[in-house]
Amino acid sequence: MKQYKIALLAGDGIGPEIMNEAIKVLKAVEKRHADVSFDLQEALFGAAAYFETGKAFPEKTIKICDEADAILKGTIGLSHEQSQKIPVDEQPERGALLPMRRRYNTFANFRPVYLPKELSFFSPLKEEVIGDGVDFMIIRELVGGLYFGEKKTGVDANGKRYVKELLEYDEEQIRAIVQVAFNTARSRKKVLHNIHKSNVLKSSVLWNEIVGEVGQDYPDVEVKHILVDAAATYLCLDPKQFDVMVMENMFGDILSDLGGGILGSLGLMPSACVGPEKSYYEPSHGSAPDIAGQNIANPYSMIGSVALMLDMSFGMKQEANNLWQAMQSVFAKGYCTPDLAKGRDVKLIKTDEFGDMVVLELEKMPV
Ligand SMILES: NC(=O)c1ccc[n+]([C@@H]2O[C@H](COP(=O)([O-])OP(=O)(O)OC[C@H]3O[C@@H](n4cnc5c(N)ncnc54)[C@H](O)[C@@H]3O)[C@@H](O)[C@H]2O)c1
Ligand SMILES: CC(C)[C@H](C(=O)O)[C@@H](O)C(=O)O
Ligand SMILES: [Mg+2]
Repeated sequence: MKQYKIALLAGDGIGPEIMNEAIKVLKAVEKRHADVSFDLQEALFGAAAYFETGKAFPEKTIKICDEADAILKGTIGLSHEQSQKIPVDEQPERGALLPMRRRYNTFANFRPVYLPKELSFFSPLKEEVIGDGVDFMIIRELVGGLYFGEKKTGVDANGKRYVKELLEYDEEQIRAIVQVAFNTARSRKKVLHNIHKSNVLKSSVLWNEIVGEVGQDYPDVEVKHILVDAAATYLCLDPKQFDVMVMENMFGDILSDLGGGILGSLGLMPSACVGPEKSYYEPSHGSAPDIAGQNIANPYSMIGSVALMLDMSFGMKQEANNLWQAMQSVFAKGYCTPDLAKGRDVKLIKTDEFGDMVVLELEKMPV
């Protein structure tokens, strides 16, 4: 019997709603595999944890995460106005999410941008651009760069407030993510788009040097260098040219949300945050305060994160594929949540109905 302990951090906003669907799916998967058991451990995280305990990443949650085989996270964060009620360093992003990334050194963030041909109408891009669908992987460095560099705020001699925020990397950090990217490219179409800004940033100059060095070990992978600003344009004009893209933390944050735009909703963006010993899985998007509590969020990103966890942490590749297929089948039958409907002739469903339908589809598939 394989027993996996999973920490479940529902978080804030739509987090608990989409996490419910993940739990539903995990229980369905467990039922299908007599030799697998999931020990699900729910814990407070984010603003929900702060209001209850005074800490956004409380000790009790840390312990549960430390002891887990993998962590499944919903979404954290409040609306801009609500955030102001929490001291800056305890706001869920700085107080919970970044500390978790640092604690488990989850340096490799995989953000798949996938839309099959049949669902290309979800995209706001024109038929001639997106008609064949898209399938590329954004690999974002997740524990370095501007996010984790030294920060200083103060008042200068003239009484002006200032801030300094450093974009820091050492070669080891860059090498680690670049190797992950080359390995991923090797397992796919053997093309790696290296996204950088070496015309301005010294950090990109070192980054590109390392890409060149690591590339020596991957003569079978073609590297294409693109400046990050141009990459944003190409993602709109011709996203099909991409297969694997690698980039530093901040670039990856921004371009992966553009990925959600290409697909038609951030609700289609799951992710895996992989560390040397522990990985965690989360939607790429935020807590969507504008739709929270209405049972209308798209849980695809959350259930997709479950699929990534099954595949990458538990080696259950076939079941992960079944889960992707089950979700596509729900869409193929004309159902979707309002984020994807946009006035089209579709059958509108709620968050929990999507989860129910995914389970029904899954149950039809051979184990
Ligand atoms: N990893 C995380 O937990 C994470 C990621 C990004 C943002 N945040 C936080 O989330 C909060 C809100 O940020 P924001 O509004 O800028 O971004 P957001 O990603 O929460 O929402 C942007 C837009 O996308 C929509 N959206 C997002 N996920 C959706 C889903 N599953 N189904 C349907 N629609 C969806 C929202 O309704 C909104 O219109 C902020 O506090 C931010 O810091 C957290
Ligand atoms: C919430 C925030 C700290 C986070 C980030 O910027 O990394 C989010 O936007 C993401 O993309 O995971
Ligand atoms: Mg982001």
